[in-house]
Amino acid sequence: MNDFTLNRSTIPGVVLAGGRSSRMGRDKASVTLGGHSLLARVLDQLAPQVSSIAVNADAIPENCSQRFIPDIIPGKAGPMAGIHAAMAYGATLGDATHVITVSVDSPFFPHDLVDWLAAAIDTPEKIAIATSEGRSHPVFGLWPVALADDLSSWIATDEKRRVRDFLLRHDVAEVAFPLRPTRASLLDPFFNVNTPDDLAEAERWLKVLV
Ligand SMILES: Nc1nc2c(ncn2[C@@H]2O[C@H](COP(=O)(O)OP(=O)(O)OP(=O)(O)O)[C@@H](O)[C@H]2O)c(=O)[nH]1
Ligand SMILES: [Mg+2]
Repeated sequence: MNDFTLNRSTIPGVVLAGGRSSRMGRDKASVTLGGHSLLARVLDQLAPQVSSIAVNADAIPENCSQRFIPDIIPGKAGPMAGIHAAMAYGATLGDATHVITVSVDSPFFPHDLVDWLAAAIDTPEKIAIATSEGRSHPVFGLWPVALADDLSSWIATDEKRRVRDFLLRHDVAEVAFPLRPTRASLLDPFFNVNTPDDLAEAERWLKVLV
């Protein structure tokens, strides 16, 4: 039997806001939805769930007044580079075993994301990842900060750098989240805004949220 309990009061949060935003055509962090930037929305949603908050990208996003942590691995190496920066940041805090990452382009993620993921951690080495409708969303993960060096060597040697391939090497709990009721149909809370069309769809969801 495992006797490890994650200390829920010391979980730092990192918003992954790097990448190329090639499908959007401009930086997704500063794109506005209902008059607020995606970055501001995601920060508001995450702040009450974590002990401290930081924004990560390869370069500082526009109008970012939060603590900024840059990618340590250069060259827009993908989401795993952001997750690596988050782990390394968490490790510097001294009191955190795990760090939560969320994606800047998913403005409707659950208010109880961290509680649910934290409940699935029963060893210090375990990773917890969100899923919905049978699909995993590994950028929404609770990661052991002690894996920073392992992840850094994996990024240096793995050509494709797929999050899923990294997860195969570790002990992972997948946590299924329900769809969110709205005044229209059910919304996948991990709906992500990659394109201008997705942004228009997000505006429609915003109007029917309850
Ligand atoms: N720190 C960091 N985050 C990244 C990097 N690449 C992607 N991300 C983040 O990973 C998450 C998922 O990114 P995607 O939507 O798949 O890709 P994207 O690069 O933002 O956009 P596209 O160019 O349209 O694919 C988002 O939160 C991005 O901000 C990177 O090189 N560094
Ligand atoms: Mg995306």
